[in-house]
Amino acid sequence: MASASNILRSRSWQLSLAAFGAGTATYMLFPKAEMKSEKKAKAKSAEKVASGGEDVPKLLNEAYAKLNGPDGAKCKSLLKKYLTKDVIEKNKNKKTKLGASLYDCIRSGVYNLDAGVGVYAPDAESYTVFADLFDKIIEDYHGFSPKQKQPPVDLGEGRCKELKPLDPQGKYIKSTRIRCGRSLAGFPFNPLLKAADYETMEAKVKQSLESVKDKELKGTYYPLQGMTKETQAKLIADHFLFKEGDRHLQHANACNFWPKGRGIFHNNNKSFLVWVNEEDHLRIISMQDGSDVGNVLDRLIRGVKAIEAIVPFSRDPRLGFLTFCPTNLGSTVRASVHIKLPKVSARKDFKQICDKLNLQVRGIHGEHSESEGGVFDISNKQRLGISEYQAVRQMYDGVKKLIELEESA
Ligand SMILES: Nc1ncnc2c1ncn2[C@@H]1O[C@H](COP(=O)(O)OP(=O)(O)OP(=O)(O)O)[C@@H](O)[C@H]1O
Repeated sequence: MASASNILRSRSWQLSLAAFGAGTATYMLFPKAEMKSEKKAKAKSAEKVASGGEDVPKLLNEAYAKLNGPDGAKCKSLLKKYLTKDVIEKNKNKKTKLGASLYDCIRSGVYNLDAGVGVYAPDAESYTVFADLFDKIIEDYHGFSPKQKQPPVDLGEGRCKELKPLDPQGKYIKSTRIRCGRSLAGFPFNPLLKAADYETMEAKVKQSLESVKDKELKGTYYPLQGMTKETQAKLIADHFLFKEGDRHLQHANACNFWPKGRGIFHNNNKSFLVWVNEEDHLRIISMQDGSDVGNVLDRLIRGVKAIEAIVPFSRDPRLGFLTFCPTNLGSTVRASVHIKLPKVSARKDFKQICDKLNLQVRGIHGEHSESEGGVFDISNKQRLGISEYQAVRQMYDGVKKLIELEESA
């Protein structure tokens, strides 16, 4: 894993690379005193969401003042850009049926001024009740206007063979991964889930995953509760498991009752994995060494279909598959390669080249981490307004172009 000192040293660099992500820095980076106050803040805010007794208009005005005052001078989040006085005025007294306020949506971005986006939806209804804020952020991030609709599901069935290995000689690409997110119909997102919900959801998902018949996908569910720290650390270091202690998620109230109801399912060779109740209810992942995108996608499609045959997912007619973070809505697909491009990545305009190709660049251990040994995580940036297959193609075509640039440099 990247060391804390390296992470700190390259902080401004990481932030510019991950300008639009939700972020995954760890508590390792913070002094003890701050950790304590963060813990207190978390306990307090969890209580507040549950009780609903907070003075929302006051909190919203304080949030606005923080984002636009000296503390927020360097803040470049989409939250800061679109949380206007008018939005506050129109929404300060609104609540979803489950009790989420506008402040619950923005809490994380108010604490984490380095966030690229800074908002999360505590439940599906938040996307419509607080559309004044979410629609603007969604349009800015995905280029998806309020009049647009997510196209019908097209995972790319029958077309995986079109995606020939991107780097057959293995000169540049180390590994390929495609993930998507799914929410279980009938359950809100993390901040509004109760302890009993986590137990019900975990049991339901475990049962459905362990009944999958496909030989390649068959595997075991490992709950986080009871997992040794060594096993957990190894799974994280090997890129299979989510990290713990993400301050963006913590301040979004997404880590209540942790580690209850959280866990990972994987097949024997860890090429098909499912994360349970981390940021989203489910993250379905297919990955393998090398650059055979078609094979990775084919496995993902089989996995998604096997699970959805047993567990119903929630899908919105306009926004597609619903996720906690607005950057993941729609197709929810992030297709990525771990790739080394020594010449192109040394160029000053590397970030701009990737932007133009609609590619997102991250470090080797995911969001807010840095490149190690010149290896980057390069993926499609857009997820909403395009089909699942188009999202994979966005990465595929862009990375193909980057390899051409590398070879001609
Ligand atoms: N192509 C890849 N090969 C191997 N590991 C990968 C690849 N892409 C991502 N990973 C690993 O997957 C893990 C999760 O990454 P990360 O959290 O950035 O993305 P994510 O799962 O798409 O979720 P989010 O976008 O919500 O952060 C990290 O360990 C990362 O290194």
